[in-house]
This record gives sequence, C-alpha cells and structure tokens, in this order.
Amino acid sequence: MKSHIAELAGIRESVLAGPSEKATAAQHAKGKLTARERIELLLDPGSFQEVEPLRRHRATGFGLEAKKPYTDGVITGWGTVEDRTVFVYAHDFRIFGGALGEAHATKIHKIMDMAIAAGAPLVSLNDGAGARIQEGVTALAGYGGIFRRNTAASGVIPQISVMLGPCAGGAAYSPALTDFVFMVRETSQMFITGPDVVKAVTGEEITQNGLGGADVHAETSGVCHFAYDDEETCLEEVRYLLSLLPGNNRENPPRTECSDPAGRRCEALADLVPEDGNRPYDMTKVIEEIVDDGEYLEVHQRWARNIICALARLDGQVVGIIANQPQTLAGVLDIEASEKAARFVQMCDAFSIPLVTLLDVPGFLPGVGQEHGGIIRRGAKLLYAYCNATVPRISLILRKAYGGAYIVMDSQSIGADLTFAWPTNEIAVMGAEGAANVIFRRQIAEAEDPEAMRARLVKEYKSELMHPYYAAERGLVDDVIDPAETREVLVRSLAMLRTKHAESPARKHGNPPQ
Ligand SMILES: CC(=O)SCCNC(=O)CCNC(=O)[C@H](O)C(C)(C)COP(=O)(O)OP(=O)(O)OC[C@H]1O[C@@H](n2cnc3c(N)ncnc32)[C@H](O)[C@@H]1OP(=O)(O)O
Repeated sequence: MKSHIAELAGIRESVLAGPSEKATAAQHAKGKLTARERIELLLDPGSFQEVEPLRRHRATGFGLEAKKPYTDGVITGWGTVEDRTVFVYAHDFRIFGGALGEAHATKIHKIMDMAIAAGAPLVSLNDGAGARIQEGVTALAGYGGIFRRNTAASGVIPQISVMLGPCAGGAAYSPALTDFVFMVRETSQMFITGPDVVKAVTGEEITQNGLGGADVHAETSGVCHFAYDDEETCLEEVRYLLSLLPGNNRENPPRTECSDPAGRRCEALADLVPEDGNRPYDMTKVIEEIVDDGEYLEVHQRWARNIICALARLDGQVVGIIANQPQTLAGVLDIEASEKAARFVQMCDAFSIPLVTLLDVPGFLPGVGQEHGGIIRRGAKLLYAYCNATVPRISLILRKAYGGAYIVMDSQSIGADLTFAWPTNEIAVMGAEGAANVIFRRQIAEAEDPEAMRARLVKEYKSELMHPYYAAERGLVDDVIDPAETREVLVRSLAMLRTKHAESPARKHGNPPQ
C-alpha cells in the first residue's frame, strides 16, 4: 500500500507542477498567472477539490501520441467562495495553448453538469486558443456540448466568464452565452476571427487589443461587463459579484446583517438633484446616498453610460438598480442603453433580485441613426424584459419622465408593484414646450404676438397637466415622497414584497424582440 501511495503522491506532484518550468515562466513573462494560481485567488484558501486531474487525451496523429499531459489543458473542480459552493474550470495555456480537444471538452461538460445538478455558480477562467486544430471535428463537437450546457444553465445557475488570455472562435462564443464577462487589460482578447483573418478578408489592419481587447469590449461592443488592470483585482471582483448572487434560481441572493440604519434619512438628496429638469447631475451620487453603506457594483459601467445598472443592498437585501444618468446624453434612452438595461433586468429576474428603477428620463433618443439602427425592436427589449419580470419591482420618479421612456422604465401600467415620485416629478407625453408646439400650433401661429401666446399656453399646459400631483391624483404613482425618506420607503416596500409570488401563464417560452 505504501508504495502505491508514494506513486500517487509522485503523480499528484507532477500534475500540480504542470508541463514544465519553462512553460510556467513563459506564462508569467506575458503578465499572466497559471490556471492553478488563478483558482487559488478565486476560491477560499484550501477549498479546491479537483475533478479528473489524471485525464489524458486519446487522440492520434500530428505527434499527439507522444504528448499526453495530465489534465489535458483544463483544470476542473469545485471549491467555495465565502463558504458557498462554486464550480470552476480553468484553461491551462501551457498545454496546447489551452486549446480544446475531446478529453478537455468532456471534462468541462462534466463540471458543467455537476454545477447544474448541485445548483451552484459556474466560473470559467478562459485562456485558450479555441478548438484544438489537430483534433478537428471532435474539438468542434466539444464546443457544441459547452454551448448547449451554457444555454441549459442560463437562468438556472449564475455563469461567469473570466477572460484571461487570447480567446478566439468557440472560446469567445461560450462567454457570450453566460451572465457576466470579465476581462483584464492588455492580456485578454476576444474575437471570432483574429487580426490575420480580418486583414485577409477585409483588408483592415488592427492589433489584437484594438480588435478585441478589454477596453474595446467594455466601452464599444458591450461584450464585456467588467474590465480590470490585473488578474488579482479581477478575481477579487468576481468574488464580490458572487457574494451578491444566489447559488441558483430557486434560492434568494444571500442576505447580510446591515449596520446602515434602514430608516436613515437621506437629507443630501434634495441638494444633489437640481430642480431644473435640464440641469445635469451624477445619478451614481444618488445611488450611493440611498444604498447600504454607499456600496454598489456597477455592471457595464463604461458602455451605454446614459443608463446605470448596478447591484447593491438595501437593509442587507440585494437589489438591482436601473437608473437614468442625466450627466450622459441627458439620460436619454437609446439602442445601447435599452439593450444594456434589458439584459440586466432579465438577469435580476432570473436570479430573484428585486428591481429598483430610478427615473429621470427625457425620452427615447430621436435620430435617423437610431431609427435605422432598429430602436423600435431593440428598445422593445427593455419593455419586454420589464413586462416579463416577476420579481418585486419598485420605481421612483425623481424629476422628468416623458413619453414612451416613462412607460418602459417600469411604470405602474407595465407591472411595477409600487411607484413613488419626488415632489419634483414631471410626468407627461413630452416636455411643455414641445407639447404646446403640437397641440396649440394654430393658436400660436394666428396670434398677434406668437411668442407671448406660446409662453401663456406653455404655462397653462404645465399648471394643468405637469404639476407633481397629477399622477398621484390619478393613482398612477402610489405616493409622492420627501427625497429624504427614499431609503426608508424603499426598504419598507422591499420587506413587504419579499413574499411576492407571481404566476405566469404556461407557455414554452416567449418570443422576445431581437
Ligand atoms: C470553433 C473555434 O474555436 S475556431 C478557432 C480556432 N482557434 C484559432 O484559430 C486560434 C489559433 N491560435 C492563435 O491564433 C494563437 O495561438 C493565439 C492568438 C491564440 C495565441 O498566440 P501566442 O500567445 O503567440 O501563442 P502560440 O501561438 O505560441 O501558441 C501556444 C501553443 O499553443 C498551440 N496552439 C495555439 N492554438 C492552437 C490550437 N487552436 N490548437 C492546437 N494548438 C494550438 C501552439 O501551437 C503553441 O504550441 P507550442 O507551445 O507547442 O509551440
């Protein structure tokens, strides 16, 4: 027995050491950690239990017979993050560039099936060159199995993709199917086809980072939700995100003890938000003032900045906040803002995270680019996501809320459970000047002094239809509140809605606008 145990210890040592010191040094020289170093940073110390460390491929040809490293280039298993189970797979770039072959893929399939069965989040640490070229169609089929499982797990367990190297082809599509994509600047890239293929097909010349680096995907394409300067910070933030998510769709997100008083008055809010609806301000300051300890995690922070999507806590309960950002494009809704918020609303609804919507929105962005870009179908995604959401939904109108954008941003009519407004609210089909120009056009044109007439009619329209109690008098907001009471009212409302239960009619699935 002792000799068997000694042999096992030797094998384990060689598995842990990886292919060679040279390969490890090369990985470090690129500013990257090894797969095992990454897993150590992600999970609680000593909690990792590896699955199939001894797996080797059985492929032949192209010299593969002579190269059969343990793990086959992917490390799989589970551990804990803040004592809650999390499954993980991590490509080992030192082995075949982390490329995916048949054995490598079946290891990933197994760990994905285990995560779904256990009802625990799955984190992938991606640093792989896509399909293993020597294994041909079996490698491609391996990707198919991952995509199918990504889709089956969608809305069942949280799936987080962390991009830590060049990820091409299939290695980029799996993350696109998951809930969150993290990237690290300089060392990670995502693209369907790399710069060489792009040059050959379109003639465009571009670097790997210029084509699919972290900043491009965080700011321009919206493919990545979070971007960081180094792997350590990135993995720490993954841990933070996991602390805000449930293990699966049958659980609630973890509730924490809160030392920030539930009834804390937010006196600063009245000064943070200017009364004049045209003056910008930073909505993140409003969020900071309301949530527990001023702490929140912004998703897609640098993409579509005219809308804010953030996870935070109110009296220890996780909430998803969707808020217009008046300091960017006046907080208008456009194609990208609608798509960003729609995905966030869907994610929150799937994982039992109540929605808190803060409105200060002048409407949808007009323009040929927006119309031809499909704002009708793409803006409708946000409407569809809200209308479908069965989690507790509370909306608060800070200042203006005009037209279709008012309806879309979780109005009472599309199913918000509770709607509040500050005494500065202005809800209407459009701003008073615009409205007067449409409905009083003839009177203004025929007046002796058109400007005086316009001013009088604008004033009349405002006092009749746009006073802050117009909606409350009609029951379309549940109450008008002092801004200082905002936190207390939200906490009280969330507590009441904690037992909300909503049934949806039976159907295979909806057909959301694309
Ligand atoms: C469905 C799909 O996934 S289609 C996509 C298929 N994948 C690809 O087209 C990507 C091909 N690979 C590449 O473009 C590059 O290797 C990159 C950008 C990923 C990485 O570049 P570099 O960091 O310079 O690493 P490098 O090219 O040296 O590769 C490292 C090792 O991985 C191997 N490797 C890279 N890609 C693959 C692959 N797809 N299959 C098998 N081995 C691969 C390399 O041969 C090299 O092996 P070696 O250490 O024995 O010499």
